[in-house]
Amino acid sequence: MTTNSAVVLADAASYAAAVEEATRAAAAYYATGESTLDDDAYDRLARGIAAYEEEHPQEVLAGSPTGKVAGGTATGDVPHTVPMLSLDNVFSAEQFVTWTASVERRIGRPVTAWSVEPKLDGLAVAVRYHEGRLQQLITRGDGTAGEDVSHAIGTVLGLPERLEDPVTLEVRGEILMTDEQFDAANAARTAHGAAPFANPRNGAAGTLRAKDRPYRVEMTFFAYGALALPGSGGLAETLTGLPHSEILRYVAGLGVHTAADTAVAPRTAATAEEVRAGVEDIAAQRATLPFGIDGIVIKADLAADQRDAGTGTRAPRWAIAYKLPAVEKVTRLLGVEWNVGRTGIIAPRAVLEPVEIDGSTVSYATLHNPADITRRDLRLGDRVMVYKAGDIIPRIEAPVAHLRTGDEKPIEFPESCPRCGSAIDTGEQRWRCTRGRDCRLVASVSYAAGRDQLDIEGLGGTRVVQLVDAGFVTDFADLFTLERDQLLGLERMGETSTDNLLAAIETARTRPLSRVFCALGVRGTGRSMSRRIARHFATMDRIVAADAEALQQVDGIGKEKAAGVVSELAELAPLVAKLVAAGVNMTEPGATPPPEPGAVREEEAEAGEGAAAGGRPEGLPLDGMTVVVTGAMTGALEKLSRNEMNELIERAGGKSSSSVSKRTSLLVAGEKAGSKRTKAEDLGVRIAEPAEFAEMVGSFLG
Ligand SMILES: NC(=O)c1ccc[n+]([C@@H]2O[C@H](COP(=O)([O-])OP(=O)(O)OC[C@H]3O[C@@H](n4cnc5c(N)ncnc54)[C@H](O)[C@@H]3O)[C@@H](O)[C@H]2O)c1
Ligand SMILES: [Zn+2]
Repeated sequence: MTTNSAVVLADAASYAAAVEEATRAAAAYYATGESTLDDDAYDRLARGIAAYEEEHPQEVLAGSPTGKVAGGTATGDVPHTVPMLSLDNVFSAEQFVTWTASVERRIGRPVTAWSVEPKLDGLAVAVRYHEGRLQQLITRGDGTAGEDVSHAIGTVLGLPERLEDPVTLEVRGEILMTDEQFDAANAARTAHGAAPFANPRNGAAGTLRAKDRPYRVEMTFFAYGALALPGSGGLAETLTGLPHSEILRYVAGLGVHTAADTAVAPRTAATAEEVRAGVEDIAAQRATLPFGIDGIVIKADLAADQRDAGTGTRAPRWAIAYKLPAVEKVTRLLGVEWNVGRTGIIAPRAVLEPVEIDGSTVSYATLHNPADITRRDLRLGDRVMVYKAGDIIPRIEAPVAHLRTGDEKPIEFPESCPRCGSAIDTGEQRWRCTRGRDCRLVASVSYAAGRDQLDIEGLGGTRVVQLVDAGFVTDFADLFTLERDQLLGLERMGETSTDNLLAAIETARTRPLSRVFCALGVRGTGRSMSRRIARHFATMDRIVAADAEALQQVDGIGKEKAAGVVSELAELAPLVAKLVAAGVNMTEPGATPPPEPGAVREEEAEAGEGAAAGGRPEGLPLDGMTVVVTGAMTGALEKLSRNEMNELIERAGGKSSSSVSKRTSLLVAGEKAGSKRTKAEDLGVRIAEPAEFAEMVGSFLG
């Protein structure tokens, strides 16, 4: 678990630097929530500091955060009647077992009952009620004295101004922002030109201290304790004697909010087994809770057990925080992709600098809709707080605005549908391609007709839109059964253009299998992969019949991709059948199919030892060669696109590649060849001019 690793400090200088950095971060964290470190980074630093101090006890600096509430950085001038402490941590079931054993050793008997409750991820506050009236709100501060933040009264849900009973007591608990309150807070802030909060905890920290803001931001209080104050009278004795669980019930009865009404309500457990079940249940709920938790707090429930366990300077000995792995990390927003869904919804997706969160690498995050980007004032290059828990889709909480450098760039929104090029309906929060469900159809037909696929001249984007809108085409196989009259009926389609288009479609019927296969648009099978597949299997029948294992015989297809291709092809079976029925070519010229498993094919038996492994006939001019093309082609090759050059190379038995390396056998270098030529020269790779190459592959050119 990453949460458990520490920064390794090699010497006194790096120790001192670490203390300084941690102190600076903690001061910012507790004051405004604007630390430069995420919690995971801070915790690793703090653990590194503690480890160094353990090894070098005589070098401990006075300013060290170790063993201090709030790392020693928070202050206050309102004394606490009873110290307001932090909690010690465990990170695993084993550490927890060790901890319980130490508590039970200390008290000399088994703990009677445990309370298992969520560790709410906000800020601790003490709330003083006098004769039932809410009087004062105080932060934890350094544990002995906190800051008066009573100005926040009225903005915190869960803290009634008046209790059900006119009692005098101090309620302790956590102030946080729910996800909903966090979103509302950031909307209010950005609307007022203020930078958004990076995450709900920072939002709560910043808001609790802020005065005189032109907007109101709401937070929520959860009580997890109560104690007597001077003037509590008989209540004092009751509160010191009640089990923790009863105290929670009591304050809830007074009208103060607790976690009792949430999916992670506090529970009591009598056995280690029950504690574990409670921990697991709360951890499992984490991803779907409407507020943040960063662990589970386990407390000895009975007052007598607590008293006997005692209290340390930083934390009580009768309670522990079972920390869950960090689910938030700071990383960089590199870009925004715009994807079009099945119904034409155009959804932005954040491309992130990959970051490890909760055991997985996160490279993308959801952004919902364009308004969401604007509302949260996200910019390219921003450092962002990314949240990922359980199976949920990672999301960006907000930019970490105080880490901006000024080099961040605005995010550009698309002006037309990124898939089919049609107009975008921006009337709703979620943008939509005006073609709706037909968007995919327009895009897939345009793709199939494209130069590197079926190469149907005269069938550009607007023509495809016309055909789709007229209902003549529901997939690209329908192109092959278009009638002359249908085309003539379309706007701006004269006799000549109609006949030209029909002729182009006729030609498309005879394209090699590699082109037809590519036109299907199977994910991960672009031009060169399609050529490899077509050459390997030679016929569409064989491709369609291939299982994942057979597909993996093709260069560049791994297990995962093979499975994807198989399942997509299964879905495409009706389209393939339609193409076959329309008389579209389904074979790859010059390719011979692989041998059936177990069978020795005749030609191979005849050819004997020398037969190429893939069943490829011998004696092709580029056999075994890897060829790269660069620069402008001339002479016989002038008209060929790069894709057509690559097809030519593969027809002639070679392998096409786009980059020059030691493995390159030949570079075809045309005019204006640049860095590839230089590299080939450096590596001593053979170089051929277009004319020379045309001669080498002469018979395959036609
Ligand atoms: N990012 C930074 O720069 C930075 C700096 C300093 C501290 N931190 C983070 O703060 C944490 C340490 O801070 P800490 O000492 O304030 O507290 P803590 O979060 O480790 O645990 C103690 C606190 O838990 C809270 N709590 C929540 N639910 C509770 C419950 N049911 N019962 C009792 N207490 C409950 C209380 O506020 C209590 O004070 C670390 O995890 C660290 O990552 C981050
Ligand atoms: Zn579209």
